Amino acid sequence: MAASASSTSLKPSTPSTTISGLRRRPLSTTFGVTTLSFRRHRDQPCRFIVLSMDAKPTILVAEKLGEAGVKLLKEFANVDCSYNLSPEELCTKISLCDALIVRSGTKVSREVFESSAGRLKVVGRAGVGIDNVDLAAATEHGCLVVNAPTANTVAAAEHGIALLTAMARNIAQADASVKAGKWLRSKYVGVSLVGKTLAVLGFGKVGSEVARRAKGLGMHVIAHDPYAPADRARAIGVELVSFDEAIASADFISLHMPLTASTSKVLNDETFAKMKKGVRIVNVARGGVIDEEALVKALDAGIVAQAALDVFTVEPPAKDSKLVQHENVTATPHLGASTMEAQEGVAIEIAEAVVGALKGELAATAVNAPMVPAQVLTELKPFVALSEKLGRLAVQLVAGGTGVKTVKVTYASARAPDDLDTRLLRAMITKGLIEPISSVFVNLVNADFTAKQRGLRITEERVFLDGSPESPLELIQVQIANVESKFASAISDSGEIKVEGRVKDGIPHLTRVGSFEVDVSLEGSLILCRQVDQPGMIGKVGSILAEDNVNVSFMSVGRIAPRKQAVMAIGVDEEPSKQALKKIGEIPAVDEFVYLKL
Ligand SMILES: NC(=O)C1=CN([C@@H]2O[C@H](COP(=O)(O)OP(=O)(O)OC[C@H]3O[C@@H](n4cnc5c(N)ncnc54)[C@H](O)[C@@H]3O)[C@@H](O)[C@H]2O)C=CC1
Ligand SMILES: O=C(O)C(=O)COP(=O)(O)O
Repeated sequence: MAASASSTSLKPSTPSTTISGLRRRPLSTTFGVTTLSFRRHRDQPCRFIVLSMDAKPTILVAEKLGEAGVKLLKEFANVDCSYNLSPEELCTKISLCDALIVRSGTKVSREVFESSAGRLKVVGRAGVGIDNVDLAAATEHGCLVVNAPTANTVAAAEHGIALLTAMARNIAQADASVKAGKWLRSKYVGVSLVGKTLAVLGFGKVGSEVARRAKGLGMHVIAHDPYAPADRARAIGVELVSFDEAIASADFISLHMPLTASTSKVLNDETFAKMKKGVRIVNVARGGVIDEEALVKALDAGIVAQAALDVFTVEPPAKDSKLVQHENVTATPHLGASTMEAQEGVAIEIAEAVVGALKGELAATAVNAPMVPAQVLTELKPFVALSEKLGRLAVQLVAGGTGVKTVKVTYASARAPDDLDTRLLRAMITKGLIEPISSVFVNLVNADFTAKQRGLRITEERVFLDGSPESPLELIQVQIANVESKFASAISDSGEIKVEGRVKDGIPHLTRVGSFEVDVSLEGSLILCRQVDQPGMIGKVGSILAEDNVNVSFMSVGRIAPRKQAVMAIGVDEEPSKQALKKIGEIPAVDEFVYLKL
């Protein structure tokens, strides 16, 4: 790489990991693909072209959505509001839809993605919990999933508090008995909340709002959440404790974690046995976090005095459900998010996210794709284009095109290595590497998955290179190992196919092929031609292309030494005819050439 940096001075070596004066920094690896840790900026939207659409898209709204959201959708798309579809009807309809919006009542299963046959680009979950969407299937199908994570937080927290207080004072049971003509004052003596310990399990958005409100009621609040920042808890006056400590010391437990494989049935026979006798439980999270049979047993045994439940493993629960019918259970039909205000907010939040995604913006609420803050994206945009083009060039240089398994990407930057988020770049290199040799559509959502599935291992390395810290990157290099090239000059001294590019005046340029420096803007397509350096070569190739009515946009010659081997890179606006390419190959001084589509 040092040889190519003619206009750039390299910083002096640093210990152990220095090659050619470049500071190398291998990254951690997941999925056979090297990844960077990333900082998530949820409140900052970002734009990124992942989806494009020519005709007006069609959006299926499969559950009741606030009017304001539907209005926003209609300004941009054909909107089909069809509620209560059977799974079969959903699968039939979905093949005609570009986006689907659901709440918690619709299962967006693998069959839905398969039935969409690639047309479904976005699933919008008008709410928080995405346990009803098969995220793995969405990702495999390159379908973006977005949710509306903030607009119903307060509604869910208020419902949690409503259930807590209603349960403590037997409001629902007492109301039913008064309406039945009874006046049972001694039967419905309740318990006080003040001074009692409330354990909040899941100290996220809803959990912390519940905690804040419970503090206002004079409760002692503790919380368990393995991922919650201690300073957030401290700011609200909540102590973060272990799971066992939380459930053992609580008078009341309120559940606010998502339903995942690790939270499924966290309250079960074993954990109920560790609780204080007479504990009271509120669940506005998901039914599946409680083993419902175990809860019925715990209620019967008096371990759990009361439960107030908004959510159930199966919704709606069976009419004769022992849990719902239990006299110490207060039940609501999944009403946590159901306030006028929350539904209006959720509808707008999800409509904006879905429309944005269909327009090619990556919503800040993407669930299965990386999010990048807007200002980072603006900076990276030309490098995103460069990345895809380098990937496309590199793979087209492989003889046969297939068998690409090991790719190394080097990012050289004058900035501190930690400042560079390479996820977009890696995704676009992956897209460039895979799309020319397959029918797979690769985007930011499915890039890592697709690479892994094809056994493509991409390792990344960031190196420090003196240059302008104004720019996030100086150059990107893509190397493919263990393959033969149809253009032998693309093989570097170390035996890999190597292409390297920079961004100049906002335009991606190819600046190195194998050991040869070139400089050609990556627009249109490209002819690479190795020849013996001699006068008149540019003219000869140029006139063959001119005869073929092919416009040359850029030309550059990189050579080892005057009159020795040289590589000519020619940017062309149109695809040359086979005859023109044959004529170029027949020029006596031309040793080899290749035509590459960008
Ligand atoms: N009943 C309703 O209508 C509503 C229900 N919900 C449910 O509430 C859940 C929480 O919503 P938000 O607070 O907005 O989500 P959030 O993502 O802000 O908070 C979830 C918290 O749970 C924590 N968590 C994850 N695994 C855990 C574990 N094993 N033990 C303890 N904590 C764990 C996470 O670290 C996170 O802090 C949603 O996933 C959804 O299922 C949300 C809104 C309305
Ligand atoms: O946002 C959530 O996670 C909820 O549970 C709300 O569900 P809903 O949109 O009311 O079906």
